Amino acid sequence: MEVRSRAPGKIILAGEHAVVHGATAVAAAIDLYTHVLFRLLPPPYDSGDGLVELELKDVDLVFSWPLSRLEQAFKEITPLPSSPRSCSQENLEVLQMLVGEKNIPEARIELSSGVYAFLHLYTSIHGLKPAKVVVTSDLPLGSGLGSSASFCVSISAALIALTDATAIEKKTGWLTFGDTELELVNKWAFEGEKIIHGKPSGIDNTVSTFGSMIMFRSGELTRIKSTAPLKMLITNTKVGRNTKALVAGVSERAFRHPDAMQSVFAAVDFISKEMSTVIESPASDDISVTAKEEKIEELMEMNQGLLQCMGVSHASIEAVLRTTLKYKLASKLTGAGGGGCVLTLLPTLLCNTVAERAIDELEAGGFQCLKAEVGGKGLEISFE
Ligand SMILES: Nc1ncnc2c1ncn2[C@@H]1O[C@H](COP(=O)(O)OP(=O)(O)OP(=O)(O)O)[C@@H](O)[C@H]1O
Ligand SMILES: C[C@@](O)(CCO)CC(=O)[O-]
Ligand SMILES: [Mg+2]
Repeated sequence: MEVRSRAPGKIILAGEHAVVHGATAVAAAIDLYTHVLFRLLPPPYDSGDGLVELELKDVDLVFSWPLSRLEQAFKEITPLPSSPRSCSQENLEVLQMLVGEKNIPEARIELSSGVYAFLHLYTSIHGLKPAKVVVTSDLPLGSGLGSSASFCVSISAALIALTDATAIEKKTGWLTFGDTELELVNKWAFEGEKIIHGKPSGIDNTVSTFGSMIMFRSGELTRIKSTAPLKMLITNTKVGRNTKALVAGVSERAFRHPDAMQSVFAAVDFISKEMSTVIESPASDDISVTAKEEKIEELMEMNQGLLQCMGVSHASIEAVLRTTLKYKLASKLTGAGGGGCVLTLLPTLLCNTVAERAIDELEAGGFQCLKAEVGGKGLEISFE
């Protein structure tokens, strides 16, 4: 039995970090995906041991665990695909031991948390069955484009697709789950994100699961629809960072300065709400489209200023902002910051040569520019 899944990455147009503290944020899926191939293998014929194998193609690593090792390490494994559950502290310690035995080089140790998330999802959904899972991604890892969420969503979806918890008709081509299955996948993916991020808001896994553009607050999503296409340039500073550490840093700052930081989060809440109103406002001609884009640009700049207040900007992000500003383009970091990716709005009437000159200058500075379609598809699966 075999299934494939793909789940998109995302950009956050407004509200990252503040959303962890209850503010509204606006996010959209992008057309860069994490792909998973999941094959359930038949149980071994003899009394020999089967394996669970995980191949992470992007980082050129393959892990495998004999089922007997997993059975011995966990006190109890009761697969319950329909009941998403958190990883207990006790099981997290077991995961740390199992992954620790694989001797991941120190320089790549941040990959461990993704492997913990995989093992938690696998054993909770399928228990002890031999299987092979292969993961590849179009997304740069750990760069603010939601690689961890699309990893968790695509893995959860592939695992769920081969259980009785779904009643999907196995037609040809890429298929979408029904709402009940999407909700279930989203909940499992959130449990995976908790292992990778510590304290996620759930926005990244939600937009990766459901796609499109969403306004998100305290676990609730509202779909929004742009009345004019939004063209965004994504610049990867290539400065590595870790979302868990950045989220924890903002919480520590909020603990030290509760009143000031609550005001910052409240200001972001207004920015995100206004951003979604502007995105949905009618724009039928060049004048109204330009007015709308100017408002979005101003809101992006205001949000960037508040992200600086939260302490999550970075010299590399500031360098991208200075370059794009030379071309009168507005930018903000996207995702957790601290390096990673920067978003720049490319206005509809911007002449191509200006955009090209800005991209050339960014790339000459060692940054990597990506163009992505915004607000597209969410999770899909295929049985072919
Ligand atoms: N394709 C993949 N292969 C292996 N591990 C992955 C993959 N995608 C994500 N991960 C895991 O997710 C981690 C990166 O997650 P992190 O939350 O720090 O960054 P991000 O999700 O790309 O950015 P953001 O959370 O700001 O959107 C990696 O270190 C790894 O553990
Ligand atoms: C930084 C953050 O707000 C977004 C990361 O893409 C964290 C989260 O919401 O889980
Ligand atoms: Mg992440």
